[in-house]
Amino acid sequence: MTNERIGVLGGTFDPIHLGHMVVASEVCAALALDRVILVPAHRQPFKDSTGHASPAQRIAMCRLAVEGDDRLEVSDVDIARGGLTYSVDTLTDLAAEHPGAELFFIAGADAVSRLSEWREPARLMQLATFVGVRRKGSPIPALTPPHLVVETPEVGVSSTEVRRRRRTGEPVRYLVPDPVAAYIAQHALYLGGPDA
Ligand SMILES: Nc1ncnc2c1ncn2[C@@H]1O[C@H](COP(=O)(O)OP(=O)(O)OP(=O)(O)O)[C@@H](O)[C@H]1O
Ligand SMILES: O=C(O)c1ccc[n+]([C@@H]2O[C@H](COP(=O)([O-])O)[C@@H](O)[C@H]2O)c1
Repeated sequence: MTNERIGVLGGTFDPIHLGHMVVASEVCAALALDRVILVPAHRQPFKDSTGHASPAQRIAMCRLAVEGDDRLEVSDVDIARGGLTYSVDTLTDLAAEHPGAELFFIAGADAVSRLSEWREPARLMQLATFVGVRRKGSPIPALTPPHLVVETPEVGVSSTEVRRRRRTGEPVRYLVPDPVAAYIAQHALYLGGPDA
């Protein structure tokens, strides 16, 4: 049993970018969390991710991004489970892995606004405190206590924008961590194909 306070940042991370890094770091500090676990989804139920990076490539980029920051780590629970990723399963698995820990599920305004459509929202809210963060272009809905909104610097980067830049040949440097930019270049990711 531990009294650890653990943040959980679920996402598609296709690819991970500086918006994710700032949110993880800022919420970690603001809520005095012991660590934040990034959890790449196998397949997000609301997204069609065919044609982008593979689950193995997305988790590899997350691992590169957290290297050197002891507060951040990456879990493969969702990718290892496979299928569609429901956060109720993510949190159940992480609670079993970290008995006694208090979990905080971190989500951007766009994700929070659709929370009522997620699988088993009531149970979800019992498994973790939800932490909403603002995101450019998305108003943040009110979260009922004990769920929280944490103010962080707004970083106007999205994975969609990173992928768009790759298709048009614009730079992604400084929008993603340097080792992630190198990985994207080395694996020739996001150069063509569909996007939403
Ligand atoms: N720039 C950002 N500022 C705040 N929150 C963010 C930002 N980018 C992503 N998030 C949040 O991080 C989580 C994971 O995001 P995700 O991996 O889907 O990235 P994304 O940039 O939204 O991707 P895409 O553009 O492909 O939809 C979500 O809760 C999302 O709201
Ligand atoms: O549990 C659900 O029903 C559910 C529905 C949509 C999204 N989620 C989770 O929300 C997190 C952020 O999603 P996204 O679209 O920003 O990648 C990610 O961990 C998803 O698995 C979860």
